[in-house]
Amino acid sequence: MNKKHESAIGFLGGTFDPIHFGHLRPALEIQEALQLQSLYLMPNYIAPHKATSLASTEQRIEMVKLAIQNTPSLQLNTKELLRDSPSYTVETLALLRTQYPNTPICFIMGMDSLINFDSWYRYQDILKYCHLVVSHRPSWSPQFNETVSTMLDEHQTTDAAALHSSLNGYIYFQSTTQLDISSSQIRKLCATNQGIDFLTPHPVCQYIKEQNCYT
Ligand SMILES: Nc1ncnc2c1ncn2[C@@H]1O[C@H](COP(=O)(O)OP(=O)(O)OP(=O)(O)O)[C@@H](O)[C@H]1O
Ligand SMILES: O=C(O)c1ccc[n+]([C@@H]2O[C@H](COP(=O)([O-])O)[C@@H](O)[C@H]2O)c1
Repeated sequence: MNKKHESAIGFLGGTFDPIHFGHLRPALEIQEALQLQSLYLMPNYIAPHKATSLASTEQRIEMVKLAIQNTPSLQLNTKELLRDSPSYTVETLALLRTQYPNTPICFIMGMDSLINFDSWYRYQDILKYCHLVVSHRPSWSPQFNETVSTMLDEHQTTDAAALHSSLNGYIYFQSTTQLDISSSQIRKLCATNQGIDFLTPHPVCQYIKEQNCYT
């Protein structure tokens, strides 16, 4: 590997309303497979494309903390909470690039996010700041519109080393354990008084119950 930079770091952005094993297991597998020096879970403040979260920002953060409390390789990043405006990823990445001028940045997302990527604010600029690492997600087959297909033609790599040797510009698919879990499923189960055990770590289940986050 022709390495010119520090090893890459990863950010998994999300609303995390609530965080669940479908976020955590792929994040950990990506961190290990790509040997990322750190992997940050980065809750957004105001989700650009979603209705207001049901849990408060404080509750979403607390649930991330509880989920990763015994997993030192996953960390919380609160960068997006400092801006009182929609958490546009391109703006966050510009700030992160200033903070990490010489470190490749991998922005991690599930397949559903990539499929809709051309609806993101200034999506054309995002690869100027980072690589995209995409994990498959059950129920989301990799079928892309013309814009996303063209982006893949121009930027996709199957060489993981490229994510460390360049600061930005590649799209890489990482296979991870497929977990058909979503935050909306958890919210629905809570709303109908059904259990959520084994969908998210036990301390998160307890917290949701204690705080009545979704009932
Ligand atoms: N089960 C999963 N497998 C792989 N990636 C996932 C999974 N769940 C979420 N992700 C990815 O994690 C990121 C954050 O997801 P988010 O916080 O919106 O959770 P969600 O489960 O998709 O929420 P909701 O059901 O409310 O839409 C997105 O890029 C999403 O694609
Ligand atoms: O920048 C955008 O326009 C944009 C649009 C949709 C989603 N995102 C980001 O993508 C991540 C996953 O989003 P979500 O809605 O699936 O939780 C999270 O960090 C969002 O802030 C960003």
